[in-house]
This record gives sequence, structure tokens and C-alpha cells, in this order.
Amino acid sequence: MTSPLHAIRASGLRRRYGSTAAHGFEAVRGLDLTVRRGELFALLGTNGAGKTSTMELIEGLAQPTGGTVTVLGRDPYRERAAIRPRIGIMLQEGGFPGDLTVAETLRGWAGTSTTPRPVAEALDLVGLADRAAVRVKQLSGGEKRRLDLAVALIGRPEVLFLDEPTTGLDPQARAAVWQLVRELRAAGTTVLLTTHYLEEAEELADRLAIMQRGLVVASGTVAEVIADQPARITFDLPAQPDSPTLLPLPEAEVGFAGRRVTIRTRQLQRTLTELLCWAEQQQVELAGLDARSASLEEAFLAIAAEPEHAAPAESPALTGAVR
Ligand SMILES: Nc1ncnc2c1ncn2[C@@H]1O[C@H](COP(=O)(O)OP(=O)(O)OP(=O)(O)O)[C@@H](O)[C@H]1O
Repeated sequence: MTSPLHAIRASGLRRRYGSTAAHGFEAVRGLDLTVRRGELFALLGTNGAGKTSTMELIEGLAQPTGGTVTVLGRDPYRERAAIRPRIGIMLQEGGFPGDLTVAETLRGWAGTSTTPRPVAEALDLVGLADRAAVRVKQLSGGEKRRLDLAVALIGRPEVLFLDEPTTGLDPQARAAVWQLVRELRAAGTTVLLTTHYLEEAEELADRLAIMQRGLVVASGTVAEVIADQPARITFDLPAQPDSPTLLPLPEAEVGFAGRRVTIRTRQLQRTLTELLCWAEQQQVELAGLDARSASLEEAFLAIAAEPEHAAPAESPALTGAVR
């Protein structure tokens, strides 16, 4: 049963391309994921991790070869007619006919929805109001992306799927899309987003999952995903030290490059306190002292570098539940 609190629930989801085990490829290998209503959830992963394959299953565009998925309590593939009017999909390539104008394209899509937004409102939301009469084939790459987004929004979706929504956008257009996504979320829209821009996930996501080889290998809030990674302290010593064991920090990994010291620790507060006490006692100035938690990028790279994760049942945090 899907709770009314859950917009999306996937359990043991599998997708195999090709019909035989010998020649096929399993891109999604038993994935569990829960997205709450009103939440913005980001699905991250390296190229080929299985994000798009997973999104297509959740969107009802393909049938799983194993496991189950529900969107708003229904099977998105078998009950597509019931679910389609309640979701909005922004694909990586919209592929709309090039000879239609922007407004004609949107009018066509509005006709498939029971309660569409006015075309002018959708154009305004994505900053294409002045391109309404332009043919789709004449749009720039970034403008096409914004048209894809307008099409996804035209039916006032309860659940919005955004597959790399800001790829190809300039920084100003990206910031505008982020603002729009925040407003949609504030108005109660559930959003499932894939992105390669980790700052996009950091900016927008309530929770996120990192996929690798068809599985979720880490999930939670940004802070929770980062918490597993060591923090970093850097500074310059006044002179190159004689011995790397100079610093009495048993909990930490200390690296030297000339006068530059980099300390990696899972106990940032304790290590920093010990370091500052040592510097005080030794009367050493720690020039350019910088202490910071791992970034999402560091966490992502560390997770991506791990050897292949084991069978689905052994993977951590597969439910997408907060750890
Ligand atoms: N139609 C297909 N037939 C066979 N293999 C496929 C097919 N579509 C995708 N794959 C494979 O499935 C794996 C997952 O692809 P998918 O597009 O889901 O990954 P992704 O995480 O979205 O990647 P990217 O970030 O590059 O978009 C890849 O190894 C890909 O080559």
C-alpha cells in the first residue's frame, strides 16, 4: 500500500534491456526509493548509473522487468490513463515538431490536460513569453530546454519529473529555473529531478539518492550524505616540518606538501580543538587556517570511486529513508 504521504514508491525495481540474460543488460537492479508528497528529491549518479532508466519506469514510459512502482498510489505503466494527467514530464530531449511555433506546441499539449494553465502563463513561467511566435526549430538549445519545461508544467502537475532540467542553460537561465522549481515546490508540487550539477542538488533537494550501477548506494538529506565523508582542515606552517609526526592528532590523517598541511578527519570539532591547543602550546601560527565539512561533490566522488556495490539487499539506505 502506498501511504498518502508518499508520492512515489519503488520497491525492488528492475529494468533489463534485451530479452535474454546472456545478451541483455540490467540497468536497474532492484532499486528501492520513496519520495514523499511535496518533497523535492534529486537522483544523482555517474553516466550510465541508471537514472534515466529509473525515471522512465516511474513515469510509466516503460514496464519494469521486476519489482513494483507506484505514483500517487497507482501503477504508472498499467494505469497510465489515470496517472498521466496528474504528472508532468520534462524529458532530456523533448523532440517537438520543428515547424510548429512555441505557442502552437504548448496549445497542443494543453489540449491533453483537463485543467491546463493558459499558454501565456506557462510561457511566462519559463521566460519564453517573447518567443511565442517563433518556430521550435529556430529556438536556441537553452530556449528548447525551457520549452520542454513549459510543456511539463502546462497541466499543473502534482508530480513533476525533471531529467537534467538545466543542462545547456546559461547561469542566469539556470538560476531562473531554480527559482521556478522552488516556487512550484512551495506550492506543493512533488519534484523528482536528475542532475549532474551537484550544486543544483545542494540548492534544491530536500533529499537525494546517489545511484551507481543500477542501485541506490547512498541517500538522505545533503547533510546526511556528506556526514559519512571526512572533513578537511588546511593551513600553512611557518616552515617545512622536519617530521610528519610533528602533529599529535591520532584521529586524523595528516598530509604535508612543503609548508602546506592538509588534515582529513571524521571528528572535525575534536581534531580542530587538538590542533589549536597544539598551536597555542607550540606558539605556531597556522596561516590561512580553513576547516570545512566535505562537500556533496567530495561525497559523490568518494562514493563513485568505491568498488561495485554488492547485491541489492546489502546496499545501505535503499528505502530512501532518512538515515
Ligand atoms: N535501450 C537500451 N539498450 C541497452 N542498454 C541501454 C539502453 N538504454 C540505456 N542502456 C544502458 O543502461 C545503462 C543506464 O543508462 P541510463 O541512461 O539509465 O543512465 P543515466 O544514469 O541516465 O546516464 P546519463 O547520466 O549518462 O544520462 C547504461 O549502461 C546504458 O548504456
